[in-house]
Amino acid sequence: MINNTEEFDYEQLVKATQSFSESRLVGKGSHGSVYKGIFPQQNDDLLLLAVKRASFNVDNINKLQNEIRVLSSLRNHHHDHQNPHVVNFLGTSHDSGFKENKLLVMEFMPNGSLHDLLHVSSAAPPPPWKKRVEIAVQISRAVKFIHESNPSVIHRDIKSTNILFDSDWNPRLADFGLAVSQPDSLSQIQPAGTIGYLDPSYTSPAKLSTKNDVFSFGVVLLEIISCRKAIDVSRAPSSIVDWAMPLIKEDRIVELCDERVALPPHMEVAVGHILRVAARCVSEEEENRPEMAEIVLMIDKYCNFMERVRFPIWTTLLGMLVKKKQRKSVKESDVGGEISRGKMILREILAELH
Ligand SMILES: Nc1ncnc2c1ncn2[C@@H]1O[C@H](COP(=O)(O)OP(=O)(O)OP(=O)(O)O)[C@@H](O)[C@H]1O
Repeated sequence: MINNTEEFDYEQLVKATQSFSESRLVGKGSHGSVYKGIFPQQNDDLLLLAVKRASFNVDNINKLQNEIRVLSSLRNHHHDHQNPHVVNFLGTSHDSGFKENKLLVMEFMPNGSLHDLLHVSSAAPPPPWKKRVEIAVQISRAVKFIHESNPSVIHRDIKSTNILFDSDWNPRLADFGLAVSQPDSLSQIQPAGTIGYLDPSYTSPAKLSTKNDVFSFGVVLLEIISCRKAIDVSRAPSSIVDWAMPLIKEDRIVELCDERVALPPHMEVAVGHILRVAARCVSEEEENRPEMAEIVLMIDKYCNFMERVRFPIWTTLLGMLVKKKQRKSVKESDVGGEISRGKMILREILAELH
């Protein structure tokens, strides 16, 4: 065991992936390939692994080492009672002395990526609005978690292909190949990321900050709600940000929503709110973008509030009105009191949000 993670025997991983066979290849990334590994455990259960191997060149091997270092530092800050919505790091291959034999072992995510869910029609039916809000909340928590870890981690490649679903269909932030943790010699790290998600103001090493991730997260929020790709050359404007910003400013919320799934009227306020948060995240000026902690508060609190208030207050009201009819003895002021309590909570929360 190293840093609470397991060291896997290299030969066992070779066996688990059938010698990195094509049939076990899950996908190829810019610096390596991921294979599905089937690993027998002592209790006869089978553990499904995702085993990442660098493509053979020094640069790619260094990127994999970096990913291992970052994931292992995050794992040390991960409290068991919380799900940080970061891909579960399980360990590495035992150090054989050959750098190129270094493997990254993660929990296997069997349900594909957010990109597949949104854009590949054969993958699954388009997600309902409640699920989209949940994904937004959970990923915002993941990004806050990495930013607030010690050392703080900046992901630099937040995008829908790097958000994977676990066996319970919970989203997890993955692919820390470009991630930077704060004690790194920041001045030497050249800007990197993916076009469409990349913060336009991140133009030099000195501009590296958590706000770069906030921008990319804002693009993902727009993508979740609209189901438009970050860049779609078949449309004008091709950039999701350029398309969405004027519509959000004019409050044309319904036009921004994925039309394949009808937006229930009770979700309109929550979705409009998420879109306004997204607009702040993709502001051109970095200082206008909120920090992730604020974003989590804004999305989480508001969306929880919608869940809590929509039912309790109105069901209470309904219940009271029914009782009133039955007993004809409920005083008007009781119902009025309940309504004004509901209005007061709503006012308090809205005041905090604006
Ligand atoms: N833990 C995992 N479980 C299942 N599949 C995974 C896991 N991690 C990565 N993958 C899949 O493996 C493939 C390669 O992933 P990787 O993170 O190396 O690169 P990428 O995100 O596709 O590309 P890039 O590195 O260019 O951003 C992708 O299809 C990804 O969805």
